[in-house]
Amino acid sequence: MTPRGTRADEDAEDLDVEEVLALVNEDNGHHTPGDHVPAPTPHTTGPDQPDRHPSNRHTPDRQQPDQPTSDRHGTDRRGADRHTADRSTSDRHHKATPWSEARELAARAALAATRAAGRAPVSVPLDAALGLALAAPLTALTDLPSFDTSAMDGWAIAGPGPWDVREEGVLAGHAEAEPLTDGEAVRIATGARVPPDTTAVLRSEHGRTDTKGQLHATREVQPGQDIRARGQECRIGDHLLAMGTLVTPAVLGLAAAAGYDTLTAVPRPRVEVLVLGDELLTKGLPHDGLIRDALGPMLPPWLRALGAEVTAVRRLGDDAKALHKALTTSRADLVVTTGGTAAGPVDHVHPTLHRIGAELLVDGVKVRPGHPMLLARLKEHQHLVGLPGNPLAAVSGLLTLAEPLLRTLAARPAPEPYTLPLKDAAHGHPYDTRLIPVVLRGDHAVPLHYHGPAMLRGMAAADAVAVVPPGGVRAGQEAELLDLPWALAGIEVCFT
Ligand SMILES: Nc1nc2c(c(=O)[nH]1)N[C@H]1C(S)=C(S)[C@@H](COP(=O)(O)OP(=O)(O)OC[C@H]3O[C@@H](n4cnc5c(N)ncnc54)[C@H](O)[C@@H]3O)O[C@H]1N2
Ligand code: MOO
Repeated sequence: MTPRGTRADEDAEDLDVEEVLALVNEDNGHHTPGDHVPAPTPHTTGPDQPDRHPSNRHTPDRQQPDQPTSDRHGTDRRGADRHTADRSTSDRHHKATPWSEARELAARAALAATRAAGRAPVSVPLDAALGLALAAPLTALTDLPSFDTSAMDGWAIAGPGPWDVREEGVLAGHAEAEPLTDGEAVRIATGARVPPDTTAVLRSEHGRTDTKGQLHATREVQPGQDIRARGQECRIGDHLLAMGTLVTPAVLGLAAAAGYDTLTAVPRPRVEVLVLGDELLTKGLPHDGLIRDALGPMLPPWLRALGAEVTAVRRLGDDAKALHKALTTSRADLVVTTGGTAAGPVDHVHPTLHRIGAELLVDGVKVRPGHPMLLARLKEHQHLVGLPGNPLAAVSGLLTLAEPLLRTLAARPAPEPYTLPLKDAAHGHPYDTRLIPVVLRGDHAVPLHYHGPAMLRGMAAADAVAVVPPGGVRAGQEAELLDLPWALAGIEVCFT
């Protein structure tokens, strides 16, 4: 946690947005997410609010309270990205990794872990396979259809009409019928096996029976019409889907139709969540300096949506010993910690990583919010993502480090990058990438307010996150967007 008064250099933008929030609340809170919030006269200026201070736009030399001098002058001092965990805070600022590079490093770390551990494919019942990647190609175990079948309700007919209609009623379901002879017809239902020697199916709306009971076609019937021939979709052994295909509801349907009970899939990466902080309550109202844990409820479903199996969520308080024990005994593929990433007196993540000899692959990212996030290799095939405690900063860490890492471990395809014009300007940080929640409206993305590092109000209303490069994005200008996992797929699809 952050002891009161120890962080004189806290990101000024946070205070600024909090002030706006206070003003809006006085205004009875009638603002929708896209609304413009009345501007207060802040005593501080933050990098995401320069619209209130137009002269501050694109002023890279302006002093930022949390920017080290080297960053301000754009010096790339990343150097080697592997190092142990005992560096000072200011050193960390210098070594912060650019945002896109951090994402690539996370994906590469997962690839290396996968190669090292040779994650064995698993056999998974269909009802547990949604969201997994196929670890083997899907080949047809049967012809599809597996017999000649009627595509319509009507009559199976043989030869030219008129036809004598068999008395035996309607063919439906799986019953096997006697072969038809020329000039003969039998009532048939959609999906029923057509009798041998059927030449076509005549739809019920295209046939009439005369007074003698003979069937006549009211329009021309082509041979083979409305018969789905055996093997029309595939033959036994045909390659249906490639290895690596994401198991969607449609894939489940196809697999079942093609005769599968289980699928061979890449196992979900196992993730353990360690929530740090003595100040956190798990129920009730905040009181006496204690606050509700927002990350414990948010992270497990989000991680599951990213393809993970969450094996445990443990609340460790600010206890270095407990953290040490948790890290040295965990059997997860990925440990996600929340809080404790900064250099405060009770921030135990770095010292503990140092103590256990973990290798820091990313130690700070040039992104706002969330810049103290980190990625460490605990063992050859085990990683740790340290999410900052501020809730939106934690989301930023999820999108930046956890998403590419889990996606790669789960062998899921990378989402196609896309851009949309922003409806309103989004003000960039002078040197870092900024992630801003947006809603998608028509062919525009509308930036949301309440995106201070400690706030989830904007994110909770968002469909996606806009990637705002240093310097910002003008109204109407395109920005890269990252979809939130539930925005396109829907809650049911992505969280089961
Ligand atoms: N001297 C410095 N102080 C800080 C820096 C810095 O560079 N130098 N960076 C600031 C930034 S940016 C962030 S982000 C935070 C990161 O802090 P930690 O990861 O160490 O997290 P904590 O200090 O434990 O908590 C920060 C904040 O978040 C609240 N929190 C923590 N966990 C939860 C949770 N599960 N649910 C809701 N809220 C949570 C916590 O109470 C604090 O308010 O550090 C800045 N400081
Ligand atoms: O304030 Mo911190 O930018 O990473 O949330």
